[in-house]
Amino acid sequence: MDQLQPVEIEEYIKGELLYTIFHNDVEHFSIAKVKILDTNLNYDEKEIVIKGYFSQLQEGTVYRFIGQLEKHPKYGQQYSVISYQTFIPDTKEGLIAYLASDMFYGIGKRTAKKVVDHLGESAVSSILNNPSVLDSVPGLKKEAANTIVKTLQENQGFEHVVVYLAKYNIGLKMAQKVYEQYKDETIELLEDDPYRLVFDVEGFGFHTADEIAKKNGLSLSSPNRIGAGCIYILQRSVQDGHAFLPLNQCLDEVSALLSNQEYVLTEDEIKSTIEKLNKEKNVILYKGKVYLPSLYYAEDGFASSVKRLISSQMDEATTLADLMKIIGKIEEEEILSYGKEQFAAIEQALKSKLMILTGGPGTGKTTVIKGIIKAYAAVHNLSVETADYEHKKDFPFVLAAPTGRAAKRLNESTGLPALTIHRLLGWNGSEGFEKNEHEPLNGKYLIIDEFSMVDIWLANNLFKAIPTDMQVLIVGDEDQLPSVGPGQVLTDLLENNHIPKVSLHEVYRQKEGSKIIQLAHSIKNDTCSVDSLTNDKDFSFIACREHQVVDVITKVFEKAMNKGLDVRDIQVLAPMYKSQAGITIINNALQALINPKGKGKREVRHHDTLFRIGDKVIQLVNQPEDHVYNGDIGEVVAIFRENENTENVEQLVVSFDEREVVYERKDYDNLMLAYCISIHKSQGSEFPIVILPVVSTYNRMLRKNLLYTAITRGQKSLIVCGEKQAFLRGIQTKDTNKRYTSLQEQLIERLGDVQVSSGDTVEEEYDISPYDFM
Ligand SMILES: Nc1ncnc2c1ncn2[C@@H]1O[C@H](COP(=O)(O)OP(=O)(O)OP(=O)(O)O)[C@@H](O)[C@H]1O
Repeated sequence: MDQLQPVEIEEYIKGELLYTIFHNDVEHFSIAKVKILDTNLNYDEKEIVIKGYFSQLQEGTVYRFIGQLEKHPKYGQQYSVISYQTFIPDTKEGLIAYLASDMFYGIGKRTAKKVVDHLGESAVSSILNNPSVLDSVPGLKKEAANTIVKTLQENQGFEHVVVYLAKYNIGLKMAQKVYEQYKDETIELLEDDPYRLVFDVEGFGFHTADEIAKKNGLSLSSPNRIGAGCIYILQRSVQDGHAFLPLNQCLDEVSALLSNQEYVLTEDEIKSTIEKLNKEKNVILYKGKVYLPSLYYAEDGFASSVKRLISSQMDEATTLADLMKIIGKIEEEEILSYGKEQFAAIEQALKSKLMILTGGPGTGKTTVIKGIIKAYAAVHNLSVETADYEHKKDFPFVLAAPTGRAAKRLNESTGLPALTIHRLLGWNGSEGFEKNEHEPLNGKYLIIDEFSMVDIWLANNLFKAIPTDMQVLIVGDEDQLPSVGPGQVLTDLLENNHIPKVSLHEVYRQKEGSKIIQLAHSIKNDTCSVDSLTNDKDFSFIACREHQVVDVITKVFEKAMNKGLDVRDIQVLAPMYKSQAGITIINNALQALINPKGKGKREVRHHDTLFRIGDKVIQLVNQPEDHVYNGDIGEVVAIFRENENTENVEQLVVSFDEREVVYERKDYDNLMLAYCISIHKSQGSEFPIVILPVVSTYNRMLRKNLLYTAITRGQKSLIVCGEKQAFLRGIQTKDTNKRYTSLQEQLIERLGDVQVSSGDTVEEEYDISPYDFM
């Protein structure tokens, strides 16, 4: 017997808008109180709070809202609106009252009656279909007719778009974006060429455009469809870190996306569309590679900046003898003796416009950075005390890193001011960067740490803003995970022979007996075996299965709490969110243990997450206006109810170090519990104690660079829990997902004939010690 399909009945509320509780002009997000006139919901109250993205809501107007009931833990039922329409009265009296309402400026009852008497109960749809019907209304002034048409179009235009897109499961927020772009032409455009939205509206997906096109009977072979398919395939490749796709791969992927059993797209059709897109500058086709323009120009711009920097003239070089003396003096002050590689790094940095310093943990990168700063200051007769500079901008050393925590670490280890790269460049969100080639950075010596995290877009913007007379030191570890964004800038730079680089290999921290460092280097050098996993004072491996991971981690925390340790010093890192040993489950278990529900302890629920005062949380996106960036970790310090602040909205306050940031409900998506965070999010940060679960369920994710990144986050102690075999398999698995980038070629093209002004790349052995000159 055939099963009966459930019939979906659309739930609605017809109601009069009483008053707006909150409205955000930028996002068009509103919360309002509505008097219910009619509904098919199982809801007995006479009024309800609605929320959603609206262009404009008029008090006193009746709307028909479609959405769903949500239960707010404190405020009870609220209606989250997916789509809405002004309710146009269907009686003559109602219609007259509607047209005579405040919404229609200057239209009184008499004029409204004239219109309704002449055009009948369907007056509104008649006017919207053909505004000239108003010309036939006896005695209606032109000005009044214009007001009626304009008001109806303004209100109904957006609502039509909302209703139209809701059929394709597109919510109010995207509908707003689409409407802002095309206004009254939106529906026409959606019906004639929905693929244009893939180009014009950020975040509008190809599949939605395809669905709209199919419903409207548009041809599967239209060039617009093929073009949008190409853009979609390139956008998808960027998410995998590629800067371009080889033409053949692009053809294959577009064909697989667009062809089906009835319709097969030929290679020539796709190729000629790509050529057309290239002519229109919607993609760049260059030497058999297909790029999104922003990536082509980022690689091109970055390579040009590198050439500009390294081919510019250096100041008169200091003699080796003078440098030896200077470094010798620094060694005395620092009470250490630089190793050969370290010495070479300081010397090379001083005589290079651009140099790369690489090395694993504990090889002395920070020690060398401090040495370079002191030596540069001595050679140029400068002070390294910020207090000696009246204007902050005159301070000669500029230090930056890709994340807030990495910048903080750089500041703590050098004692000098350090910023995030975004902050250094004055990023204002949609307006872009304040600093650029026309408004360059101030300072003489720039140091960028954790460069492996910098993607090609940011690298281009950063290098554009570097003035030609500035010297630059790039610091990084190429074995860490690559940048989240596209490109592999550090790896590509290291491949180029014209760019001076020094790699530190000797491990100094190991001498202090650190097992974490030993383990890191054995992974880096592919010598790690089961013997490397024996317990030591700063390392332990707790064997357990996937279903025991949460239990083991909670036990470790319990023990730490009993010992009086600060649990904020312990960070759990895991590779994935789902699974019995995933981030979500670990977070919930640790929240229940460390920060349980308590009498009077406020909490708010957001989807499946409960945020409670005292919770450790992580910021998931850059929010430059509040100086809080992706990966910053903070603590929920307050939760305010609607009636407790002047904005009349619920607020959650998070403290990030000394800075407090206020979040409203629409921003809660930017936060997540952070007792356990992903290894990707931990890049650039270090924590006193790291707990790392590794089980075979993570297999898909377990790679050498991922595990290397995770274990090098631990400063004092590392606890790995799980399966040794899964760990060993993981560190033997190299990341074979090759990123397509053409930066190396771009650099060779430009630097092939460049005379690097500093001299050669350092590769020779240094047998001289500073003491030879003292
Ligand atoms: N030449 C040296 N002589 C003695 N000790 C050194 C020397 N170089 C570095 N060290 C010591 O080794 C330890 C690690 O050095 P440093 O912090 O500079 O390394 P790093 O590469 O920046 O490490 P990480 O990447 O883990 O932060 C420090 O305690 C430092 O004082």
